[in-house]
Amino acid sequence: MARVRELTPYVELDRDQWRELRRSTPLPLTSAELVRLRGLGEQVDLAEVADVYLPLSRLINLQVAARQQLYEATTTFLGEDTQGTKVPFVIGIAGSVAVGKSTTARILRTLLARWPDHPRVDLVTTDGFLYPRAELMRRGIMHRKGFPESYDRRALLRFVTEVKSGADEVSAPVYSHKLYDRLAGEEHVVRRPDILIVEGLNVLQPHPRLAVSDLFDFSLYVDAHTDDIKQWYIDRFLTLRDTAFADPDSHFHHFAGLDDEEARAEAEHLWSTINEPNLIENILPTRPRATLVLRKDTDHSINRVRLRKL
Ligand SMILES: Nc1ncnc2c1ncn2[C@@H]1O[C@H](COP(=O)(O)OP(=O)(O)O)[C@@H](O)[C@H]1O
Ligand SMILES: CC(C)(COP(=O)(O)O)[C@@H](O)C(=O)NCCC(=O)O
Repeated sequence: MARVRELTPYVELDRDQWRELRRSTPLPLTSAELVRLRGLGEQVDLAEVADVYLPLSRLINLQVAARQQLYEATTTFLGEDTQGTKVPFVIGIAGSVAVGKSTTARILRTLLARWPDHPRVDLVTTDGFLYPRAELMRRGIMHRKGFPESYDRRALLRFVTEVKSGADEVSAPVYSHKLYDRLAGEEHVVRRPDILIVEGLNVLQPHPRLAVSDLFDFSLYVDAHTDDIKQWYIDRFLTLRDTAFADPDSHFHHFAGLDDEEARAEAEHLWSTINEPNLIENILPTRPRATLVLRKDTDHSINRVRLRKL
């Protein structure tokens, strides 16, 4: 008896199938540039940029043009004269702590900015929208950093709405990992980008009212096995102990003197009490909503891609 094919909005592709979809998109990046974009512990090389990120850059380039036409359909319907007005295309990037979202976001930003039709690409991380430390303390949720309730959701929604509405300048608050707090007096000003990338743990969270994810034109989920991400988190913690934490101004300076065993135990504790529960309870459940899922293997390489076609 013929098997009934299950209906699904997704298409699963392995790296070889996905690589073909690059077509003739040129590689506009050198290895020296890539090294500067790569975060702590990340392994991505130029072959992965060519195989994985160039097809993605091509897909998004096609969708930017299509999305603009869709906006024009609505303005035509409304009888508005918005000839030539471009609406920024907004991309959300979600995934666990330590999965490598920031590296993905920086590579994508660089590649997208090299297309002549959308050279202005800006990138904002949602850590700036975490409530300041004093407010987290007041609410008694310092140990819930990165959970949905630790963010000023409405400020983030307002920020993206203003950017999409074509405001000349919109400011985002800036976070410091060193201080473990929002940087007072600093802001990131976004000036009419063609594309805005919003990267953060919980950007794909739905909400009974409007959520920031409702304003995304494309979304990406960076995925890996939880055990692998845990290992990457611990390895990174050990590297940070010898680098960033060595700075006496670092919030984590007291970890700088830990030996390997103590540091590993501390990282495991942070992982199992904060980052893993957040991944399981809040982040993973948003994965089905992403337009594209990039799946990483234990060695960090991306070998499978899932695209939402419908
Ligand atoms: N305590 C820390 N001190 C300095 N940098 C940090 C610290 N924790 C994380 N980072 C850096 O912040 C960036 C974001 O980290 P994270 O939120 O875990 O997301 P991801 O690893 O998915 O990019 C990474 O480049 C990481 O190296
Ligand atoms: C700052 C973060 C919440 C990530 O913020 P994002 O930009 O993803 O919204 C996270 O990197 C973090 O510091 N979590 C706290 C727990 C820990 O230190 O591992």
